[in-house]
Amino acid sequence: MAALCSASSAISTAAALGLAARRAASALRLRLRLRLRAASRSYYAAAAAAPRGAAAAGTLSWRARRRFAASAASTTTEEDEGVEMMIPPDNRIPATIITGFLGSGKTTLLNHILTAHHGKRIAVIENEYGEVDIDGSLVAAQTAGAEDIMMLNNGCLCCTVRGDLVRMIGELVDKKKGKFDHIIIETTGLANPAPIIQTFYAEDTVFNDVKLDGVVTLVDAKHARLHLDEVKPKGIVNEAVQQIAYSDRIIVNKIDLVSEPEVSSLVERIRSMNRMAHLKRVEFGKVDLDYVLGIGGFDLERIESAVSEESHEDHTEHEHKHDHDHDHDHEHHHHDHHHHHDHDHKHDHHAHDHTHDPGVSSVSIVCEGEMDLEKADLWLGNLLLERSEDIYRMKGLLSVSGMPQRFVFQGVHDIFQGSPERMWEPNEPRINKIVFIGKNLNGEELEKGFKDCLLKK
Ligand SMILES: Nc1nc2c(ncn2[C@@H]2O[C@H](COP(=O)(O)OP(=O)(O)OP(=O)(O)O)[C@@H](O)[C@H]2O)c(=O)[nH]1
Repeated sequence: MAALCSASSAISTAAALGLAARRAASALRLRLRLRLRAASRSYYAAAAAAPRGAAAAGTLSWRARRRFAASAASTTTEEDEGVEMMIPPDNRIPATIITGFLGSGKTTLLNHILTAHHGKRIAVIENEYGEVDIDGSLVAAQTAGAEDIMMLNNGCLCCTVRGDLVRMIGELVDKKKGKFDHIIIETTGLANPAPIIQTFYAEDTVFNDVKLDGVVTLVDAKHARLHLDEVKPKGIVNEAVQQIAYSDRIIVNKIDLVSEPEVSSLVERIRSMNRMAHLKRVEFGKVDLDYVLGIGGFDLERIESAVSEESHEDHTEHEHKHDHDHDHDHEHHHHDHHHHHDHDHKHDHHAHDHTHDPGVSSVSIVCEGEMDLEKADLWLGNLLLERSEDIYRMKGLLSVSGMPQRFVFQGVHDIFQGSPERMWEPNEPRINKIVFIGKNLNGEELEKGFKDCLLKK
């Protein structure tokens, strides 16, 4: 079972639904209005959010804010008390956002995807700023592979045409359901992905039929540095930074145009901003299709690989063995360049990357032990209430006291999705992991807050 809510009562929303965790969460459950739809065994979670600052002052005054239908994504099987709960397959149509700065290679990648033999029927939504005709280079691809190409050309997806995106997805679903397997949305180079991502959660018409599969970001190896360095006026986001920060898959493209040390230093910089995403260095967008389609970047079942540092490093190592043997060493040691703190247990640490970019960094924390549900819920809830604007994405895996399953969650700003997942194995170490990507993150403070939620022995 999974639940989707905004801001506070994050863990308890989901945990309160769990039979095993009911007792522990009973007090916190009161904050939420949960509706069980018996027929489909799916849940609505009506989340309540405190006004900014209220939580900090300790005066939790709640107001209903938003309601998400979590039916398609988060039904559960719950046969008997004590029986393992599972997150069942999500049959909604997956959608991939391709983003990247102007000229970084988005259309090149799209053509590569559309002309490849993957057997998938793909509908494309193109967001061309001010242009009327379909991008010439896409025409060939249209005949080759795209089931449908729709143009959004009245402005930038992230600001002016979100309503159009919702309408187009609605049209695709209404008229062509069953005729395509995947939606690809190519944004303009100047798009901030955040509002586009939020559309998939905030709009019921989209959420019920389409699930966000992932954000793929193209980075121009030659020009990215310029864009990342650009200082924007106060209140204006640097789109190049945002596109990296929200990404699940980063494709450093055009490596034929720069030297290897230049690529490596760019990669290091990207890593400091986003440790969760997988990264590849390529020419002309040539990646395996399973690297960009079907990645489950927002799936709770795949949280483990995103928060697992070993697999992250292994992944990079693997890639570099295949693609770039020469710089494997540097990449592999990247993790150690950052501020690791000495701790008495090998599992307990946080890594906080200090970055040149306007306050955007990743913080990952790993610690062993069992979480006190009430404390963790309060901490995470308050954190999101106070800092959700700055917390772009987060993913985590918790060992909650009294819960026989691992608790997995992911969030984008104040949207939070969490669920008990598989059972802990009898001898499995009870490890808690959390990764944040955001602005002005204080690694020490986050680590302290997280560890304070551990059950004291
Ligand atoms: N040398 C080199 N050129 C590339 C590579 N990838 C793409 N290009 C070229 O870069 C130019 C821009 O590529 P596009 O795919 O149109 O980039 P885009 O991100 O869609 O561009 P906009 O839609 O303008 O934002 C094209 O001329 C591509 O052929 C690469 O790896 N190396």
